[in-house]
Amino acid sequence: MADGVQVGSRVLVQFGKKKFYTAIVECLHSQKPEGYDVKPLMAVLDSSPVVRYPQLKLWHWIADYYLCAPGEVYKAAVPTGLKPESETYLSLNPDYEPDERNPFKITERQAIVIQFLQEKKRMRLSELETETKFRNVAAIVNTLMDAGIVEIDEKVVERYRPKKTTYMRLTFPRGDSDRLHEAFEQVKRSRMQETTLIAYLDMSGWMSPNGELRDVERDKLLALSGTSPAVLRALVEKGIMETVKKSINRFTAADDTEEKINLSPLSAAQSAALNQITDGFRQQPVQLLHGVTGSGKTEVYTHLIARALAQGDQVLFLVPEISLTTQLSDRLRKVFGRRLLVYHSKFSDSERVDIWRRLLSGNEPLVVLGVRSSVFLPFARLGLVIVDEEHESSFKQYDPAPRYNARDAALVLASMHGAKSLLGSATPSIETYYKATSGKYGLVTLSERFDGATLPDVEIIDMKEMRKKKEVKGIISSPLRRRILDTLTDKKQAIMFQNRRGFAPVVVCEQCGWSPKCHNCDVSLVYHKNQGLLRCHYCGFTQMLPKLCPACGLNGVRTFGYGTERIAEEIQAAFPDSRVTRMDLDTTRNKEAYQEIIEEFSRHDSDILVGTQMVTKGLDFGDVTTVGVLNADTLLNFPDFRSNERAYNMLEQVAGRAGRRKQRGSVVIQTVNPDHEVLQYVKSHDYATYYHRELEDRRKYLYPPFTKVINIYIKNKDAAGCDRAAIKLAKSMIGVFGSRVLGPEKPFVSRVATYYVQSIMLKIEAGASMKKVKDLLRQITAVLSSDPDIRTSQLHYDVDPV
Ligand SMILES: Nc1ncnc2c1ncn2[C@@H]1O[C@H](COP(=O)(O)OP(=O)(O)OP(=O)(O)O)[C@@H](O)[C@H]1O
Ligand SMILES: [Zn+2]
Repeated sequence: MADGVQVGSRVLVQFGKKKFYTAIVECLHSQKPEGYDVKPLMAVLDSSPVVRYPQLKLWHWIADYYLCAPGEVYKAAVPTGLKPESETYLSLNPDYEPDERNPFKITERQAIVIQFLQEKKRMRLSELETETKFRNVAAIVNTLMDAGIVEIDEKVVERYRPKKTTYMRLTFPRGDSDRLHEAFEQVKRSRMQETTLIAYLDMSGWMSPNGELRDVERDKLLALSGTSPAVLRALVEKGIMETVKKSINRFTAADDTEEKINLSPLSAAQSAALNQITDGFRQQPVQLLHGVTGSGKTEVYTHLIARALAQGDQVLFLVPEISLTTQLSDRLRKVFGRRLLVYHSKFSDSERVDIWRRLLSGNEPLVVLGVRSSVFLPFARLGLVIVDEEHESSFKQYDPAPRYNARDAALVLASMHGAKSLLGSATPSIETYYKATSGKYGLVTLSERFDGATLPDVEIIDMKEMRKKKEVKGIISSPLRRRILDTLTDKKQAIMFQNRRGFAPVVVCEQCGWSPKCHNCDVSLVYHKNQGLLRCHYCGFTQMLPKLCPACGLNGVRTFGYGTERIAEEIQAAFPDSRVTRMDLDTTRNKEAYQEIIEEFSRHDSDILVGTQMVTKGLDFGDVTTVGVLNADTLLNFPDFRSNERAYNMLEQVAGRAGRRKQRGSVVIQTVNPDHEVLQYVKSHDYATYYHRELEDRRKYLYPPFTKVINIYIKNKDAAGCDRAAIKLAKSMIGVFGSRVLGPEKPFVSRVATYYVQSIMLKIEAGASMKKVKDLLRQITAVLSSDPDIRTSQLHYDVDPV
């Protein structure tokens, strides 16, 4: 195989008796590895690489920086469709029809595999191996996958089928002028057939022998030659033409539509910002655009993207949430048409493979709009990276490894390509703003909203006062109720934010105090009324809401507290004539659901949108004049150094959804802590004061940006083993790092999915060599690895936790 093996191509390797995995060739060398047996390759799956060199470099950076295995990065980076494994389910592509004229010739072994799949519909690769007894069944399957005959079966994801289009072509090669002559003889008596033949010759490029010969789409041929399908059939019957079905990539489908770049003109402030950014790029490859909510950052990005594309560059546009890709892709598609690709996890695997292959196949200028996993795509000439809402914690992957921050990985990727990066936010993260004000990044500010809109008025409601005065019904205070009423009377829209999904987060028996807990986690179950279920938000465990208390047997089980489901219900009851929509994890299980909710609300087919943090981010609805925060307190009291930052970001962002056009918006925040400093900053939209206060606290208590934090988690099914392992590890760490080590301690949720958890925090002064720190950490765990408590525990690192 030596000739066929290339860096970046996939190979198949067998582990154990029945398991095979796809791997990527990283380098070619002739040093025999020491310490383990070398396995032979079973097959080389690609004749050209599926991974570009800079991707491998990025994977290594991520593995190294976030302290995980390169294989974990590979797993996250490459779509499943490119990684056949023994556990993968396969099925026949239902569009596949055996066809003699199919250029793909089927071997006997391939036919056997196809037959099995025809019978069984759906099989694991390992089952196929057992049944067929072919040693190289994976390689055979791979050739069938390449030919589009077999595909990975995903019951869980909605299906995407590549579109099939019918093309026409002549049955003989271009050089054969005798045959062409004969063909004209054959059609002499039918004008329509003759016209069609001539139209074909023209459209296919047949007449310019040095140019490319193209198959012609059947529909286009029909349209342009003005003939009927019967005429085409006659040509096929005479053996002059033949049809070919090609599954065309969804994106090349629109290939013929002309380019349309229509940019909105920028306001004076926006143009100044744009110039400052492009000038800034000359000194400093990373720029921060700090623009208040509704200042039109997206328009500035759009202009920058257009410039990059015009230079022939590719662009990565990262956003934190799928809900944002929905709205932005509409806006960007109008400008960039087919140059826009969208990439996220709610796409099926074949759609993701499509995009991957499109990027792999060339280096045309494109803009990829996506969530964090799009940093892994095979960009060829990346010229610009934009990270919108750069402060968002959802850029950080929490579980499983790689626990990477896509914002930071994107910056590294950009620098590997020599590309420029723009971070944008109305509420920049403390770390980013610190870098921007200390010269590491350029800083550009947009301090006004577009088109004279003003920042909304914020009213803070003291719920204790309100309750005393009996001004609260359910969870809605009178001032909030009045605001919503005014909004509805004005025919405007409102957004209600509650950072909790489900119906009621607290379930208790009034008779005996019993409260349902998750069997696998140390958390209470949340009541979801729609399904009548109690649900764990950590591991997904569910049980029915018991009618009688399982502890005392009495009829005392009651539900308390408010999740989005209950709030939507209460709002609907309070405003019976309004149309209420809910957007949270429960109502957006698939891609269509997001789109439907956002489009419905955009069209003003709904008046009030109730949702979790999903509704706080970057969405732009022109008719929203009112935003209500039903309970700010869960945000304000979080036992964590980022508590204030998170609360400020969320509140300022959700407030920013109000009044984005002519009419001034208003925001009502309900709380029992009306004097909380964060609420004061939000009220005055005062980022600067918030930032300086927060930065001083971070300096005083040694938190980022003045230190680098690594959290180490120890997990074990046995509580005592977990404690012992944590203590041993902490001791060894203290021996090396001294007082930089905090803990071990039980995290907020100390048992998750049947594992007990302990955590240790390591804080390293900014500027110290993190490489050395990580080497020391690896050494410590290597020394401890023979200890039984450590060995039975899982350790994982969370570098730069958010
Ligand atoms: N130059 C422009 N021409 C036309 N419309 C504009 C222009 N700039 C901004 N807008 C409009 O103003 C609204 C707000 O702009 P945009 O959504 O880009 O704000 P943003 O800065 O991204 O806000 P946020 O941080 O809240 O997401 C949008 O509807 C946008 O289309
Ligand atoms: Zn659980």
